[in-house]
Amino acid sequence: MKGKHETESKKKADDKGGSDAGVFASCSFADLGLHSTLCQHLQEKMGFQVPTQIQAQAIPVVIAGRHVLVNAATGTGKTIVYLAPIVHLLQKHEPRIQRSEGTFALVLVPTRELCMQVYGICEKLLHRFHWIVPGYIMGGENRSKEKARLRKGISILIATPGRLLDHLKHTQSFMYTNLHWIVFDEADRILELGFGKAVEEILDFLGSRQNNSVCKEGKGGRTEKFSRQNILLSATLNEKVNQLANISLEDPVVIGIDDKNNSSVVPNSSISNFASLRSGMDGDLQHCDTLPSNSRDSYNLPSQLIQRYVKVSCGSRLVVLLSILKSLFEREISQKIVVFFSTCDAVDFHYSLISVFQWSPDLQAERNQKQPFVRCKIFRLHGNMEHDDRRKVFQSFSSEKSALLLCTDVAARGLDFPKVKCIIQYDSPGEASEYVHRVGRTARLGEKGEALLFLQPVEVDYLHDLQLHGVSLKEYPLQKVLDSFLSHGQKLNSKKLLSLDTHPWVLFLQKTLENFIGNESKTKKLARDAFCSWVRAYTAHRGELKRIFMVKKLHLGHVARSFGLKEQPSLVGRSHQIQAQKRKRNQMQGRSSKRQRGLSTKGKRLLKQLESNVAGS
Ligand SMILES: Nc1ncnc2c1ncn2[C@@H]1O[C@H](COP(=O)(O)OP(=O)(O)OP(=O)(O)O)[C@@H](O)[C@H]1O
Repeated sequence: MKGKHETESKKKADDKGGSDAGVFASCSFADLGLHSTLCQHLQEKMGFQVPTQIQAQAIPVVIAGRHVLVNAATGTGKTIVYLAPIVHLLQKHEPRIQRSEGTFALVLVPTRELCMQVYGICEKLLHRFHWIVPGYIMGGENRSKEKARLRKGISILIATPGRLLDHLKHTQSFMYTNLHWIVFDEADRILELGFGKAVEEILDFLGSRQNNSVCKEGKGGRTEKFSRQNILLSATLNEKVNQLANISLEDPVVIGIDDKNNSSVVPNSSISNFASLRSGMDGDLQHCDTLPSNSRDSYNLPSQLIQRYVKVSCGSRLVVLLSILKSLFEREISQKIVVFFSTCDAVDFHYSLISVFQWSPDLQAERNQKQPFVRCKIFRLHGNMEHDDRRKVFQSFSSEKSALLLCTDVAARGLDFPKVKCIIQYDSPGEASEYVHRVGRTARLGEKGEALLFLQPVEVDYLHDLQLHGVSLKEYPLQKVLDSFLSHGQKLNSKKLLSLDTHPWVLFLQKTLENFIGNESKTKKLARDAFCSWVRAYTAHRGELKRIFMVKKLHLGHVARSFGLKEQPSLVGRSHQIQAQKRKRNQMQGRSSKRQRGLSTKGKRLLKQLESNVAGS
């Protein structure tokens, strides 16, 4: 949960040789106008000695009641930017606010995990202000219990958009006439997940479209003019956020956007009105043709983050992933690593494989001398898991000192797992903004961190795409890592290698994996499913990315090898099954993400082509 590495922030900064000198501000929380009890609590109980730069810039603006758009790098403390002023303003309300007065502040977040995380911080902040009640509502939770909590009253409500809309429509006792703040945390992701329409409906329900100040009577006989204050936050912005800003923010102050590019955390106060947000919009999030900001803007990544890529041919991907993980956990037993995959099936397969795959370093050894290939605690997290399992994994991985998390992009946004050392993007992220959020799970708040991106030789143009956004990566010394698994004699031979695919270690491990998977029916089934959904996800790359991730160039036999399969499974039939499952899931969730929305016509054609190749072979 957020706040786990909330200790001695400033001291830590100094100890690290000032690597995060640019992260913290030189003022105190009290200087920002926050109530002394809150400041004391932030310092003594949460370990926040001084505000971060973005907090120092934004908190006074939020306290002043302005609408705000905050764009700052991942892990710079954006949650406190809105929670601290809201708590400050609510606690000083006279007479004290009552539970029966309903919701005063609403925080919208894209995922359930983020919902729980923000709720956790809010609970901590409210420790000394027991009369202000925090609460959350989100997909997967029991509706009746939520209704009961809403009936009693929740002062600060954290919610995912779908479930919030549900309660706005169906829970009569949900009181929001005193609503003063609406916060969109990870605003761009909320919209990317297809919640645009829901967000519009929510704004309409709450009467909170631009210029919609509302005059109302509270239950306690309080009649006040509340002009709503809306706050949008994200580490990356896009045209849809601009649209949302345009319809929800009134005369906003923009923090963290510099004039030349959209990079964040501007050292000196650069608070200004963001005129471009207000140009030529029709207010419909579903129809955004105008892009006021340049989509090639640079993203601001933590300067201490080491970013590398590893170029691996398709057939050797699995061997290389396992070898790198083995090497990382052998180099440092106690560390946390997150690996991103493109599909839930791929997560399940790799989770199962790494959990059960054993080997014997001494080839002559008996079976009972085998040991786990990668020695670490392992977790998985994706959207197809049961709600309770997701919650447990989120909490357990947060509190572990050493573990491996395999996940989809459900964990890419906003999650603050303490002390993650390395992010591996085994399947490429798609949009550059997605790259930024994934790597943002490490190197938070000035801490050290590493990121490694897997690319096939035919995909290296993606590096150019990232470079256009100001992100540049160095090559990972793969041969050195692979050589480290060889005996001395083999090492000498491997110097002459032209291709990594013929590296003795790669050949050995690939064969071992194929034999292992071939004999494990459960893992083999998972491998086949993962193969099919991986090909499908690859086909679903959109826009310019289709030029880089070309389905035509995929060799399905090599893809099968990357799932440890000796033979290539048939895609026929399976793709229909997957489509039906996804449709059902999306119907149930009432939404669809970019990738889940299905394939473009061209994508469908390519998949068909691939399928008929398989059928014909
Ligand atoms: N002033 C502070 N001093 C020390 N730690 C802080 C301070 N403010 C926030 N933190 C801690 O910094 C970490 C990152 O904060 P937070 O998750 O709010 O960042 P973020 O900018 O929202 O990141 P992302 O863009 O990834 O969502 C958290 O662990 C939080 O507890």
